Amino acid sequence: MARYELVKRSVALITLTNPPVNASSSAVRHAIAKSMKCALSDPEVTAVVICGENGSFCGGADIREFAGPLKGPPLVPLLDAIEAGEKPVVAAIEGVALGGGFELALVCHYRIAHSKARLGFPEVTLGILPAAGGTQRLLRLIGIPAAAISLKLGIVDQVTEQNACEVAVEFALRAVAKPLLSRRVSMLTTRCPPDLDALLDAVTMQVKKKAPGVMAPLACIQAVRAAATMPYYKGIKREGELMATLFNSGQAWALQYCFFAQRTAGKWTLIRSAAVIGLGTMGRGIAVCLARVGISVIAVESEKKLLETGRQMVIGMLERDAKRRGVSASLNLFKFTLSLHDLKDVDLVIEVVFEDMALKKRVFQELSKVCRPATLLCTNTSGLDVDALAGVTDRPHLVVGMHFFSPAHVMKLLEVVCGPRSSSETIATAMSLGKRMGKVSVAVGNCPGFVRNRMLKPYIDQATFLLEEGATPEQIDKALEDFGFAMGVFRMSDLAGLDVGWRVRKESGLNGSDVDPESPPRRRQGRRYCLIPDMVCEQGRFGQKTGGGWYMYDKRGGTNAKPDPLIQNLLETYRSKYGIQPRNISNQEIVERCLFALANEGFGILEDGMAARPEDIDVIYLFGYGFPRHRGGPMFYASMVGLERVLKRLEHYHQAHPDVPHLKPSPLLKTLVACGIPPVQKWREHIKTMHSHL
Ligand SMILES: CCCCCCCCCCCCC[C@H](O)CC(=O)SCCNC(=O)CCNC(=O)[C@H](O)C(C)(C)COP(=O)(O)OP(=O)(O)OC[C@H]1O[C@@H](n2cnc3c(N)ncnc32)[C@H](O)[C@@H]1OP(=O)(O)O
Repeated sequence: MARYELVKRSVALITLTNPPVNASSSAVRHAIAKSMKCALSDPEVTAVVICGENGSFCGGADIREFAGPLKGPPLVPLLDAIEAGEKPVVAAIEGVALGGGFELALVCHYRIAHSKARLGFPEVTLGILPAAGGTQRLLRLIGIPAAAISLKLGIVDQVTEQNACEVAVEFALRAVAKPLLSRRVSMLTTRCPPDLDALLDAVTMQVKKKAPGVMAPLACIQAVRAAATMPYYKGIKREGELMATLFNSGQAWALQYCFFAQRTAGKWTLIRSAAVIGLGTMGRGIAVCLARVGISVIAVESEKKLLETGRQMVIGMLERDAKRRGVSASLNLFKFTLSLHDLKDVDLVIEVVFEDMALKKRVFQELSKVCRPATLLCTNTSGLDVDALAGVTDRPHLVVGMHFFSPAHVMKLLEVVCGPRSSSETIATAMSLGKRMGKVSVAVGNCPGFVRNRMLKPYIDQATFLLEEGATPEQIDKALEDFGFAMGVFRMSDLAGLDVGWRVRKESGLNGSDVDPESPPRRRQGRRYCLIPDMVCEQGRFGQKTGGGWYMYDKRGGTNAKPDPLIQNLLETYRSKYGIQPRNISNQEIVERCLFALANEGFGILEDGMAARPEDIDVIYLFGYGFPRHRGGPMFYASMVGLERVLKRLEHYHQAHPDVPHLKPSPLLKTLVACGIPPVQKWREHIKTMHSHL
């Protein structure tokens, strides 16, 4: 709810993190109190900057909390303590500083605001008044009456067009040695006009005429009078008394109801209830995502034991999630069942069973029979044909892919997979549901692996070919981590689990009993194939969850990856079995082969019309694979390297490995180079085929 970090060695940066507007909920107040305590007691810290995440300082008190018993640290003493502190505190204001957010800014010793920031007290529109010292401090700062813009009034100390937080940090460093007394707004005296009574009487008359019977503006005028005529400690007491009268009034309840009603009315909610079939890791995460936004969920499993395990896990996740967000767990939204017949009335179903087409088809056939005709049927398949599933239902236009990424309640990406028969309304509903769940939703076409996994294949293939040729998992991972990935390809695969890919390879005839016995060694379906990943899985090594994969871990579920002599041994045996002479491989070759193959597939995806634009692919990789943000995503990275160079290197590598089609430069890449290398934003203009929905 607030992040605490030390910047420039001596400035404590406190960032409020309560989306969407960083309202000061009880959890946020608690986090501010804790962070301030840290900052004031740490001798390294000489100044403090308070800012808000995602371009919004603070939208005020959390209005939703007004409906229940008040919890958490009260705002007034918290703010008084910030003002009284002996280290300079600077507010870095971007977006909004409203109500309690503005009051927080007013207790800071300095205020830096972005030129587009909005500061103010909208409390009267909620039937209350600024009751954390706002009425008392603002008037001490700007006097009565006041008009004109913030800087002229002296509300803010600096207006900036730059990042307000960075400017505030520099400002804070300069403020360190300066005296704080005159910066404590509550210590100032309110500048009053000589005819204060007449002025306030006139305003009262105006208010009564304009808003007859409305209490809050009149209470505000009384608070202004207190600020003008009383010392701060008496003024704040008066402000509190006025608030106490307003707070529980019918007017305040009505106005706050209107605030939320207005926002609720703007929401076109198609999905009120949903079902999740399969309570494995993915299913549980998806169920939590749905409940988190108030959708009631029927969770289905095939066996009693699995259902009970799933139920306990979901409840645990919901409770932890609710605790973290300072809300109560929405357990009442859940029903757990073994019967698909319980799904007859739901608005949407998300199937999350094993990645097995025959099983999924059986589920979709059954859903067609039990669900009402308007129910949307979604699959979380990570790459199977969505249209093949649509084909076994009585409503192919209502079938769509909703491809979440593990862990689903954490990962931001959602691929909405548009089958050729999915209707626009179905796709729009899935996209808007994704947005409602806080996901970054990207519409993609229905091709094997969709976008993320289709691109991942050449990336992982290159990594495994490099293993064959002489590299080790740790060398490849290190090169990719040095490039900027938080985890290299093998550590990432161990985290995700190796068995899913193994099952997909079996399903597509690359491994197992369907393999053509005539295929030459290390070749499948006419191209190079590395058997090492299958051999690792055959030993029951599925990654972190089994305590071993490409690395060894101290226990099942362990995260501390150590190089495993068993894997080294396997690699050596493999190379000697197939007569491969290992060679030294440079980090440059690792990065180029993995990342250029990745981008090359991206060009192929664009060309096939399976993604609408390169930006979509980059967003998928930023949010769905942890591509280093400072590299911009695989397509942007290719453009930064220079498409001509990418093309040349791919040609070089393809010449060296002609049995690897993924290294053959895509025609779109060649076209873009031939037509003068347009910027990423213009690539779309050179694509001939476009999926009708993208
Ligand atoms: C005996 C009894 C004693 C009683 C004493 C009681 C003492 C109580 C404590 C006193 C302390 C007082 C502190 C303070 O003075 C009081 C306040 O701060 S009241 C809040 C003041 N702030 C506001 O009024 C701002 C309201 N919000 C807005 O105007 C707009 O939302 C915005 C911030 C300008 C953003 O606008 P948009 O970008 O258009 O977005 P939306 O309006 O759609 O909002 C997005 C989303 O955010 C939710 N939201 C916004 N503000 C708040 C908020 N302050 N609290 C909770 N939620 C907020 C909004 O509802 C939307 O969510 P959705 O409804 O869509 O889920």
